Amino acid sequence: MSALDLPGYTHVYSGKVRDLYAPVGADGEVVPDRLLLVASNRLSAYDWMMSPEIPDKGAVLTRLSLWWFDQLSDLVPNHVVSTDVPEAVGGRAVLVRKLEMLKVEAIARAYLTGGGLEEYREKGSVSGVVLPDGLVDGSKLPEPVFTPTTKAPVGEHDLPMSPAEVEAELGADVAAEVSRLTRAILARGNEIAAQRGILIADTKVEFGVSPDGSGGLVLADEVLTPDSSRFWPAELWEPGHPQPSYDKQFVRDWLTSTDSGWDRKAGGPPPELPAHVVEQTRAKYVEAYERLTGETF
Ligand SMILES: Nc1ncnc(-c2cnn(Cc3cccc(F)c3)c2)c1Cl
Repeated sequence: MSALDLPGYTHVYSGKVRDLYAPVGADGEVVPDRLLLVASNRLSAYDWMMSPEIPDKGAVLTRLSLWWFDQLSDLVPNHVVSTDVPEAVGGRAVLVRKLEMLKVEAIARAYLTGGGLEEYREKGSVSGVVLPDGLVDGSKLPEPVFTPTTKAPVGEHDLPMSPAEVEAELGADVAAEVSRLTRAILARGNEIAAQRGILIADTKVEFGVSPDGSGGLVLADEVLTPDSSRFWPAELWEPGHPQPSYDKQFVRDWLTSTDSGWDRKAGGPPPELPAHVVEQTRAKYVEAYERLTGETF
């Protein structure tokens, strides 16, 4: 995947599905306090990059994230500066304030699944929080639990952080505030989403602080999107087994069906997605956006 050549910007970094650029001033110098976050149409599933891309995925998730930033503006300030971005990435990029990012992946869980369920099955707790007995895959937790991890280097896995490790990294006061805000963001997200037929099982947010040390925590990165969170269709929720993904289930079902001819355990890359799977997946992203925001994409 090659980065775009964006006039007035220089490519900084590419993640699996997003790219980061820095604006360049008229003098050719990088503008120090701004970044351009670009959401691609790339889709990752089963830790593989799918092909082809999903049309409009980047634009839908960008608009959804911007909507959530606005919904959450009473809880926490955010890094958004402008959506006045180069035409080549119009609608799927945001100009943001460049922050000093905290070295903690701020994850909160409202429903138990994935790595949190594994830890619960081993210890009866998750991230140091003792949970009730008898919870199963998909159980709703009494209240959202903060389950932070490290920000592992590219290609390595993020590792769970104990409360003590988070305090060592952030200090006790900032650690407590990150935990409080992350849980409040997920709780607010589910208050809104549940009314619209979507359950947000868990989410990862990122906080930063101003480089000059002024002000407090700023919500950065993306927020409450199907890429940073597990979205489940509420009407299919049934604890006791893995829940269907709101947005990725068509891809998963096709890849694990005989139609794809793919053997995930063999270790090779998945085949190209057929057009109908691409179209159905695009439709789910648009549906999630329109249900949550009440706006037409
Ligand atoms: N406001 C900010 N200030 C400083 N750094 C960041 C920052 C760095 N990395 N990321 C994650 C990421 C976002 C998009 C595309 C990627 F490739 C990676 C976010 C932000 Cl959002």
